[in-house]
Amino acid sequence: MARKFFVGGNWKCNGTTEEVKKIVATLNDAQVPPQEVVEVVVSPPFVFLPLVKSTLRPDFHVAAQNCWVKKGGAFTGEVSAEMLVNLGIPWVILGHSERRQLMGESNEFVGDKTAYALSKGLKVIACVGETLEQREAGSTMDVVAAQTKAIAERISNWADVVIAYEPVWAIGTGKVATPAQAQEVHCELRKWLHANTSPEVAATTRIIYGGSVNGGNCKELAAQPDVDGFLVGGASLKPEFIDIIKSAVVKKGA
Ligand SMILES: O=C[C@H](O)COP(=O)(O)O
Repeated sequence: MARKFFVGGNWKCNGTTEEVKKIVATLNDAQVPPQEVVEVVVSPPFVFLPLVKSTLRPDFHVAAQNCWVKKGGAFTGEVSAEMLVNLGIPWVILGHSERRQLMGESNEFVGDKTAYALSKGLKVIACVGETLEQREAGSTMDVVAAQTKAIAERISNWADVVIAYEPVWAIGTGKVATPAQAQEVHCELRKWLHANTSPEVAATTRIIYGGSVNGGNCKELAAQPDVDGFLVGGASLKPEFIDIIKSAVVKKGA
C-alpha cells in the first residue's frame, strides 16, 4: 500500500490573531496537489485552534501541539485529549523535542500520552530524534529506537500514527539533515518497525522528516524512498510552506 505524503506545519508558540488569519488566507488561496496525493495538517497554538479549524479550507486539517496524558481534571494549564475531540481536532503532535527537552517529557510519558490520545480517537504525530551529542557519539539509532519502543510497547493501532524524525540539531538551526542522513535514519526506523511491530506496520507507517525544511531543500529530501513527508516549523509560517506541500509530486514522479 502506498504511503500518502504528509506535510505538517508546526506553528509552535507563534502568532497573533491577525497573523493567524493571514496564514490561513494564504493557505486557502494556494493551488496544491489533491488530497489523494498529499495530506496537509497545520498545528497552531491551542488558543487559535477554533479560529483555524473554522476558517481553514476543508481539505487541510488541524493538529494540537500537545495534550495531557490522561483524562482531564485538576491539571492546571493542561489541555485534554477529550477537549480536542470535543472541538473536532483530529490530530495531535506528541513528544516534540522541545517538550522532551524543555518540559522534561520522558520516552515513557510520551508513550503513555500517545496511547491515551489514540484511545480517545485522536491521530498522533509522534516525534523522535537525537541530539548532536548523541549523533556524534554514534547513538542515533539507539536513541530513536528507544523513543519508538516506548510508544510501540503501549499501542497496537499504528494506522493513526505518523512518526516524525526530527534530529534536534537540525531544528530551528538552519542546519538541515542531508537527504542521505534523513534516508538512513528513516530506513533504519522502518527496519526497526518491521522487526518489532509487523511487516505491515513497517510498510504503511509514514515516517516524515523535520528540521530546517524549507522551500529550497524539500524536493531533494522528498525524493528519498523512506521520507514520507515533513514536519515543518519556521517555514510553515511563511508562503514557502506551499512549495513544501507541492514537493509531494516528487513521489508521483511528476
Ligand atoms: O516541528 C517542527 C520542527 O521542530 C522543525 O522546526 P524547524 O522547521 O523550524 O527547524
